[in-house]
Amino acid sequence: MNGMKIAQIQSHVYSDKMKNLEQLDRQMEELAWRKPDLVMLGEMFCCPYETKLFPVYAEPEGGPVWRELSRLAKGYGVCLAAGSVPERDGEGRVYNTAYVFDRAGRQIGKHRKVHMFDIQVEGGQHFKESETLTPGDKCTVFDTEFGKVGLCICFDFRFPELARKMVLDGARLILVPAAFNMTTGLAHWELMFRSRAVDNQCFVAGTSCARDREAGYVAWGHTLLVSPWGDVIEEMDEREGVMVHDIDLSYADKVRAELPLLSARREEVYR
Ligand SMILES: NC(=O)CCC(=O)C(=O)O
Repeated sequence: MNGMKIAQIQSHVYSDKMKNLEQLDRQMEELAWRKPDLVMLGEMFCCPYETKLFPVYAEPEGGPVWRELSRLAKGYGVCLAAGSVPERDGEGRVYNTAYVFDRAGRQIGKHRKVHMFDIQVEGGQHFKESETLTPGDKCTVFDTEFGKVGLCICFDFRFPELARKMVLDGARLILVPAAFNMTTGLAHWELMFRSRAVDNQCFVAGTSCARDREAGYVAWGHTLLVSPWGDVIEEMDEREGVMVHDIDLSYADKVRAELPLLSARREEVYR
């Protein structure tokens, strides 16, 4: 199936983990009449984005948050790309992990953020995910009823090699739960999404949490959806909200046929 209706929810993050899930249940109920096929959330949508809190909020795969997300996907009969959450493994390591569930509530995708967001911009944003998080080591593309979909988390999308690999592995849509900030948001957010979309001739969906000026980390917001031609289909502002769009993934095939960038690559020259 090439056609799909994608809903992106830009929500407020409460410090009460369960309150975020209750909010999500309400949002999905309100969305139900629009019949989305896929609902997507932002990075760390149920944990304030602070390094010291990741281990506190972390749960294993299959834990209470995971079970509730699976239940919501099944209950509303949608594919749920559930932003990202802190995940604890059996050895006590914590990851920034994105889970995706199908309409039956089965996990069909999982990505552990590969590139740690460790930056220090003079007079601007400082952050060090690696203080408490362990990086994943895989490029993620998974099968869905809409074909192959790529998945990575925020800072991962700054690395063109990762997006290129997802596309060479068959992705026509890349999902990016994210949370840019007030230093890099205006400068790079839209530019990055449009660049990845144009280079890879695929749809890209970047979903952020809403801006909260009281939070330790102030998110840029601006959830957006970009076409394989590089057009911004829609971009939100910084406030809470939802956007819903019908997209046809075969448009990526059309753009790739008309402007054959992927097939015209000269790997032997780049090596
Ligand atoms: N949560 C993140 O990975 C933030 C990435 C970011 O803001 C950037 O500029 O890159």
